[in-house]
Amino acid sequence: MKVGKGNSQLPPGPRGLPLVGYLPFLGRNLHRIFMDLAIVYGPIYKLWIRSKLYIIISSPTLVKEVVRDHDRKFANRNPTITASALTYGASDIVFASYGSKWQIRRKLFVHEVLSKANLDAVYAFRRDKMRKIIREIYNKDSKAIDIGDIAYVTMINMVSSMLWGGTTQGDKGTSLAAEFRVEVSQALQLLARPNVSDFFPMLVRFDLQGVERDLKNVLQSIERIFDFVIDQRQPQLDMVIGGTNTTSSVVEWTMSELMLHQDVITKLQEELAEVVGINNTVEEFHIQKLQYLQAIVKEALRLHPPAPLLIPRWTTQDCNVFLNVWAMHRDPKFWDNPSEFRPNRFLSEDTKLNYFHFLPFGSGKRICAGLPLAERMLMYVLATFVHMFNWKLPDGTKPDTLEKFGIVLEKATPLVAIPTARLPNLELYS
Ligand code: HEM
Repeated sequence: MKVGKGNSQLPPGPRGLPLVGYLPFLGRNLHRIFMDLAIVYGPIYKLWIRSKLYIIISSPTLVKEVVRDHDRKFANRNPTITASALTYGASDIVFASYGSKWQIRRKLFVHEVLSKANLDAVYAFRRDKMRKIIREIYNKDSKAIDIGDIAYVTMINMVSSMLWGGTTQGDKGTSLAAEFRVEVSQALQLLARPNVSDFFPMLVRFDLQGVERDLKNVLQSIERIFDFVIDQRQPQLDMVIGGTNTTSSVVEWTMSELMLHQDVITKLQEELAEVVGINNTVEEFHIQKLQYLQAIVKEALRLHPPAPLLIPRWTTQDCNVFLNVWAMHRDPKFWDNPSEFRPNRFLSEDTKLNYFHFLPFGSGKRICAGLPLAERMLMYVLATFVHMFNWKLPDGTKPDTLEKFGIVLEKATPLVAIPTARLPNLELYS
C-alpha cells in the first residue's frame, strides 16, 4: 500500500489545516485526545501532520495484526529529534531501528543481564536495598513521605546496584535520586511533546518551541548526576530511565488506588500475613504465592499503564502506528465498569487469559525487554511497603487519580502518606 494523501485504502481521519495538518489540535493528553477521536472515526483512523502519516489503533483485533500477525512489518521505530538526542542517536534498545544492532543489544539484555539465573544471582543486591529503604521509612518516624519519591529511590538503587554494584547512599543519595527523578520525568515529558521541528526539517535550527534547548539542559543535569553517582562509568540509559520511572510510577498509582480502597488494602494485608507471616519480611520467592497482589498490580496497570500509547511503531510503509492501550484498557466492550478499580476481575479464569485488550508491556518483537525485572521489583516493593507499614493520609488530604501525560503517564499530584510500623517485631526494621 502506498501512503500518499490521496490513497483511498487509508482509514478515515480528521482533516487538519493546510501545511501543518492536525498538529495544532494535539494537546498534551494525547491518549485521551486519541480516544475521543476513535469515538468519531472508529478503532483505526489516520492523522496527517504535514506529510507524515500516523495511524491510531484501539481495537484488540487490529492490535493483534500489528503485534502478532504482521509483527516484523511493524517492528521498527522512528525516533523523533528529541528521542535521538536523549539516546545519543538511538544507540539504545528502545529507539534503535529493527535490525542486527538492535537484535544483538536486545539479546544480550534479555538473555544475559535479565536472564532468570542472573536476576536470581543479584537478588541479594535488591534485598539489601529493600532493607535500607525499610529502615529509611521507619526512621521517618511517622512523618508524611512522598510515595513516588521513595519508590523511585528504591528502584534506582536496585537497578544501579545490579548494573554497577553502587548505590545512592543515605540522605545525600535520596536527594540525588529525587533530583534525578525530576530530570528524567522532564525528559520523558519532552519526549512525548509534539515538536514542530520533526515535521519541518528546515525549522530545526530555530527550535521554535525550545524543546531541544530544554532537553539539552535536562541531559546536562542527568549527566552531572550520573557522573556523581556512578563515578564516570558508562550510563545504561535503557535500564536506568526505562526501568525506574515506569516501575516507581506504577508503585505510586497502585498505592493511590489502595489508599482509595481500604477494603483492598485490608485483604492484601491478610494475604501477606498468611503467605509471608507477621514475623518475617517479604522475600522475592513469596511473590508467586501472592495471587491477590498480582491481581492488584494488573488492575493498576490496566487503569494506569505507564506507556498509554506504548512506544510508536514505524512500519515498512513509512508511517507511525500508535496502539492506544489506555483506551482499550477502559473500553466497556471488554471490561465491566471499566473506570472502577476492581482487582478481583483478574482473579477470574476469564481475564487470566492473554487477550490483546490488556497490553501494559506491549507485545511482539518489541515487547518490553525489562518485563521480568519490572515484575519482580514491582511486586517486591509493593508487598514490602504494605506488609511492613500501615499508611495513612495526612489530615484533610484525599488521593486523586489525575494524570500527567508523558512517555510515562505519571500522577499529576504526588501521593503523600504517613507510614507507621505494622509488624510486632521492631528488629525487622533495623
Ligand atoms: C511497570 C514497568 C514497565 C512497563 C509498564 C513497561 C512498558 C513498556 C512498553 C509498553 C514498551 C514498548 C513495547 C512495545 O512497543 O510494544 C517497553 C519497551 C521497553 N522497556 Fe519497558 N516497561 C517497564 C519496565 C521496564 C524495565 C524495568 C526495563 C529495564 C530494566 C524496561 C526496558 C524496556 C526496553 C529496553 C524496551 C524497548 C524494547 C524494544 O524496543 O525492543 N522496561 N516497556
